[in-house]
Amino acid sequence: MAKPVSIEVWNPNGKYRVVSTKPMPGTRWINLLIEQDCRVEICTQKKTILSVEDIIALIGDKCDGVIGQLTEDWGETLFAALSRAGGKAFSNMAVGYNNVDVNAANKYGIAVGNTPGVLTETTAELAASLSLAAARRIVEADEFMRAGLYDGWLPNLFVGNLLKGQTVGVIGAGRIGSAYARMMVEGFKMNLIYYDLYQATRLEKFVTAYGQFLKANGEQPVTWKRASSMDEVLREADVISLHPVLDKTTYHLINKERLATMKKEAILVNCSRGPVIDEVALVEHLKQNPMFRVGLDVFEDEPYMKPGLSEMKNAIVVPHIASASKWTREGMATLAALNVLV
Ligand SMILES: NC(=O)c1ccc[n+]([C@@H]2O[C@H](COP(=O)([O-])OP(=O)(O)OC[C@H]3O[C@@H](n4cnc5c(N)ncnc54)[C@H](O)[C@@H]3O)[C@@H](O)[C@H]2O)c1
Ligand SMILES: O=C(O)[C@H](O)CO
Repeated sequence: MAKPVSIEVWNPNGKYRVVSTKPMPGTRWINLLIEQDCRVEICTQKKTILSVEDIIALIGDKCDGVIGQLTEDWGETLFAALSRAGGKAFSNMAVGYNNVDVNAANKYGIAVGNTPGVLTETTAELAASLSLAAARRIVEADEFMRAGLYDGWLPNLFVGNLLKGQTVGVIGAGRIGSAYARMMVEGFKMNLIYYDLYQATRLEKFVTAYGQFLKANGEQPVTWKRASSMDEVLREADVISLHPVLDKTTYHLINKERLATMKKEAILVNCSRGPVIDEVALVEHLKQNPMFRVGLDVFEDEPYMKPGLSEMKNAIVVPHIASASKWTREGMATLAALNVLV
């Protein structure tokens, strides 16, 4: 049995007991729960990733709903425990829910919620930031300055890629993929090629209208193409950003063979889920192709990186912060609370 976990309690006499496995930003989410007569218990344990046993201890004998995190394994064991405690709702504070076994939740009659929409632009902005940072070698250049190595302007110093007029490829043109595509097309006048199981009609209309606007102003119009396969995107694009859900169809979508089809100087960005890329194959590809660059927010075995990745100068790595803006994180917490209330 896990040791008792430390908690902070709000509204101790509330009728319904709602547990949040982590403190979340802002107070709006707490107030919403209190207004609906909930006793709110927040786990304050100094341990980033809670185990299934820790969460069972938090659920206890009576629990009406839980707000959990993407680092937790919400499968049969936890839904059974929540059901035994009388629980009716589980809310994942994330849009991605690959850590949640929805069939197990259904089996126990527990409703599952996630937090889409409020993180779309924030996540797309990080993907755009990684694209720019990789194209212009910002992290390498910053390290160079701080190491005191700069001794004057040189024609060949940190030469990178110009984005204007190049092709941006998006794999998974849903909410975030489409928002990222719009930023890159409108902001940097890139042409778009995308692959998704469904047609991104609004995105296509946007690029068409923007192309017409540019043409009317005497500029080269931007173009779009819906690729018939993912491989077409990999072959043709200069910057490729991954935004699909993680499921069986997208696991190791980017593997050794597919990396080999990409341009030698391409940029690959991943703000979806780590296992979409075979990270071992990626490290090898980065070693063999020093002009190929990546920007990664997510990793196959989070929080770890595969051996060799942290030494690669052509990789920019950040710790799963794509949705980390104040507005968005408070919005995610608010949505997460609303999910357990409905
Ligand atoms: N790094 C982060 O912090 C962060 C933040 C937000 C979301 N995410 C990840 O991004 C994902 C996408 O979020 P969203 O809100 O845009 O979701 P969404 O459902 O709007 O978009 C996902 C898209 O992927 C497409 N897709 C599914 N399978 C595919 C396949 N095999 N090939 C190509 N496309 C496929 C879907 O058709 C859909 O258009 C989430 O599931 C989550 O895992 C990560
Ligand atoms: O899926 C999500 O929402 C992210 O990974 C965290 O914001």
